[in-house]
Amino acid sequence: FETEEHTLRELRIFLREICKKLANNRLFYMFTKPVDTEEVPDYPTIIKQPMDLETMMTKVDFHQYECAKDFLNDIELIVQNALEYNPAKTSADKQIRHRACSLRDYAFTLIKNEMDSDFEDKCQDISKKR
Ligand SMILES: COC(=O)[C@H](Cc1ccco1)c1ccncc1
Repeated sequence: FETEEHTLRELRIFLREICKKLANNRLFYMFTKPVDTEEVPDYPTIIKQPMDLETMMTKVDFHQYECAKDFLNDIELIVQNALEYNPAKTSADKQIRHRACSLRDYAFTLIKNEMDSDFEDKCQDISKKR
């Protein structure tokens, strides 16, 4: 329905803005591109569903998010992958786990502060009936 397409178009514009803000934050550089399986050959043996912010930007453009909740599910995937692949007590692993938790809090807070909750409800209604 035409107005539904207008709603989803507005969602894509909003999600690109969120994605850009997260990807442009130097704290989150390690989450901006897929982990390089040449550099880290055991990564795909441990992480079965890789995710990163550049991939998420492409998913926005390919209309693969119908509501902000779906977008936040992929943020959570980035976070869980980082916690699972970097579990050690070392300061390097502790730092990336801390960054992953910061990414989650930034993303959820940005969306909560900048998104009208009625708009998200409308997107979720469209998504459920499709
Ligand atoms: C999401 O990024 C990661 O999980 C990689 C894993 C990794 C380990 C060695 C090379 O890369 C990472 C990158 C930067 N700093 C810590 C870990």
